Amino acid sequence: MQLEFYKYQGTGNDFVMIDNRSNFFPKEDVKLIERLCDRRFGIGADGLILLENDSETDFRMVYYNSDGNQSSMCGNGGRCLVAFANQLGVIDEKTTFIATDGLHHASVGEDSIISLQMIDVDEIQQKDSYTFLNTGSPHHVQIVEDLEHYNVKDNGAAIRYGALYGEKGSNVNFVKKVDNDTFSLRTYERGVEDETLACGTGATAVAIAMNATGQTDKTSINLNVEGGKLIVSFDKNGNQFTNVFLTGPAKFVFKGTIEI
Ligand SMILES: N[C@@H](CCC[C@H](N)C(=O)O)C(=O)O
Repeated sequence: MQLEFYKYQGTGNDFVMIDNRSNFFPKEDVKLIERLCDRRFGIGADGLILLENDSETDFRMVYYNSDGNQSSMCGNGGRCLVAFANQLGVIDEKTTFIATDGLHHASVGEDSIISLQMIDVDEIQQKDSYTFLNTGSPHHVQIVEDLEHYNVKDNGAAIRYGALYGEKGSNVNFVKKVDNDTFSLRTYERGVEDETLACGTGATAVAIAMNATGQTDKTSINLNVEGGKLIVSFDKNGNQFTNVFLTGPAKFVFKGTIEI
């Protein structure tokens, strides 16, 4: 069977997109999804996303990591799916869709800039050397020396598989403060089991964590990721973060068919 796919990337976090409104895709086939995401034996991507019909919103997002398993929210994937829905003519400039962590509002701007509302955050664990919070996916956030030369893969894996997070694990973000408005980060992603060029829920977690721990008093924060630049903005009331928006480019790369 020939499978039609679209490839998108958001600041270098890349995804295979499939229009599954007719419900044809074998959703439980972990090996197939892993092969489609494989950079040598398949299309190559950090994850795969199905766009499905939903009776109450514009569409449903179903997200899989490149290991073939369905997972929690993907911020960059959500932004890319909004661009895909716009390309398919499913939505115009504004949308509301459903994902695993609930409803998301989003808008399509000029030059493929997509702004996506993320979940509210009110539980933040602050420890001496790190912060942990859930922005739709779980994130460990840690400031490190010499981020440019930091071994993200080995240190990220040690934390992801270590005693702190048990079997479920966590995504792991290493951070450097550039100035009061800007932070750089590199992320080890659970389910990819490697560093990716960007992580949207990770960038969101870093922005909120940096504000919550007093590294900045800003509520609109620039994030330098390996694949480009993102902006995270929010309203803050005590330890409650609402109206959280993740904004950045989401670009169509190519479409094709693959034998499955
Ligand atoms: N790349 C994503 C995060 C995807 C989910 C993550 N790998 C997990 O399983 O927790 C993003 O942009 O947020």
